[in-house]
Amino acid sequence: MQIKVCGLRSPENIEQISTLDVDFMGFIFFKRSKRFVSNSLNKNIINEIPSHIKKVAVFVNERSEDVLWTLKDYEYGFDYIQCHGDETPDYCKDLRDLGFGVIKAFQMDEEFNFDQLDSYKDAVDYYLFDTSSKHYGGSGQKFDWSLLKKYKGNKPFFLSGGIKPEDVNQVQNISHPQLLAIDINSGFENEPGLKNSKLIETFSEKLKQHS
Ligand SMILES: O=C(O)c1ccccc1N[C@@H]1O[C@H](COP(=O)(O)O)[C@@H](O)[C@H]1O
Repeated sequence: MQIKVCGLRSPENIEQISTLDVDFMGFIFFKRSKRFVSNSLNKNIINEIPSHIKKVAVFVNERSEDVLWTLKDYEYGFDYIQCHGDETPDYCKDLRDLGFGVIKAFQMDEEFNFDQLDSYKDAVDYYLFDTSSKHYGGSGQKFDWSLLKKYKGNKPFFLSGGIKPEDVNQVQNISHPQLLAIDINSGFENEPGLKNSKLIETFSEKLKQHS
């Protein structure tokens, strides 16, 4: 099982986390987030992250021109764009047709209709299932993971939303064939945007032991 650490900001913290066994790092470009990268992140920091760790730029309902300007500022050093709002299949497909990897987040609740994923299947690389919240992401809340049984598609997905260090055994026991990665964020922080490397190291070691 792979791990994505999302919502990093400071150069020292990014360097520290990049020494761990993690597979994706996410950076929030949503101004209303407590984890917005603002000016703390420059292109050298992104480009110095080892290439085996995939870099993900997270946006929420951003105009695609602004997404492209941001990516250009970072000399296209990101491997994936994570669309974490209400982006349409066409919006995602346009970015993918330009050559970017695309992860599309979906807000999960009891009402979620998995049939809607069909229209995204040729427009994105991965799905990401997060808990429904009015702030879009970073809610610290889990959704009912038994809903995952309803997902019968063949596109791999990230599991996200309120995952905490003590969830490691439960997460390991999810046997869904398309579960690619666990996306961790606020449950592993000393403060918003500052990740606790010890907690992530322990979680990663345990998660990867049997996978
Ligand atoms: O982290 C944020 O502040 C954020 C804001 C807006 C969109 C996405 C955001 N983060 C994503 O939300 C998931 C779930 O976070 P949490 O574990 O519930 O804190 C996270 O993995 C990010 O991909």
